[in-house]
Amino acid sequence: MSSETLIEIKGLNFSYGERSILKGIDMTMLRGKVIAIMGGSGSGKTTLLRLIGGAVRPSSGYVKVAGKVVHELKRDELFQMRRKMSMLFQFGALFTDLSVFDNVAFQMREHTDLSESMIRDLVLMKLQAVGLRGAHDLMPAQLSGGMARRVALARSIALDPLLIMYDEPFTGLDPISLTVIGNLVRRLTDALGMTSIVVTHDVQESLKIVDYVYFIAGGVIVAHGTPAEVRGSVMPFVHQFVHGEEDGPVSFHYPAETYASDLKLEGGFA
Ligand SMILES: Nc1ncnc2c1ncn2[C@@H]1O[C@H](COP(=O)(O)OP(=O)(O)OP(=O)(O)O)[C@@H](O)[C@H]1O
Repeated sequence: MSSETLIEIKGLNFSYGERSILKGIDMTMLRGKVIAIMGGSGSGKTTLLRLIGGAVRPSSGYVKVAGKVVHELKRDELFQMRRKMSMLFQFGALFTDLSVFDNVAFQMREHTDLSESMIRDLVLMKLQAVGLRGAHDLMPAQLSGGMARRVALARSIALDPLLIMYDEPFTGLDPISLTVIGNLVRRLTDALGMTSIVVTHDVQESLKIVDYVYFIAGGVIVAHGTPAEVRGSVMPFVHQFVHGEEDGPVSFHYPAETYASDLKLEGGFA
């Protein structure tokens, strides 16, 4: 089971209008694994998650999830597949007017016919898994940032997904909460036999918990490997990331006109 492929991506191309974002991406992600996707700002990481979730269509190539080509699914099939995927954004966006309990129960009530007593048991189980069973009566405003992130995590596993995609799960957390969230991602993936994809800039934290890393730059995969391979890599790009250097193959600057021409210093003054 654990060496089964959950996601297969082949020759994936994607453009926003004329602007090519992903250029021939190939990836294989196995069940039960935690995979990190790293790359500079604007390199197309979030776009890749949206392609996996079927929110946008590739220009060519495909994403297969559990053996099915996502962009070929009919509307109701896509809907069903999305139920098996969870997408967790930076701030988790809890419903502010619902308690912790009701936030986690929300999708169970929406999408299943489970009785309230069954839902209660399941919600408490999910909250127990993130260490917050005791906080079930609190409102989101009463939670710390790290706790809110854990409730969002409990909510994202409410329907026992096959896949969770985390977009920048570590952003804005203090070092302790960051380790807590990282360890939870690992433990939940193992305990529930899910696959987790983590888009992150936090190299050090993610190398501690992931099985495999892909680096994206300029719309292509420029490096990939296990955390040990990544740490030992002498590739300038990987080195820049692992050692947090500001400039290198990944440029600090968004492509721009020369400064001089932007400031109209070229070609004389009118
Ligand atoms: N709806 C859109 N229409 C046009 N261009 C878009 C749209 N969404 C994103 N882009 C562009 O596509 C590129 C890739 O964006 P994406 O959000 O996938 O990058 P990212 O790697 O997740 O970046 P970051 O790490 O900064 O979040 C960016 O240059 C962005 O400006």
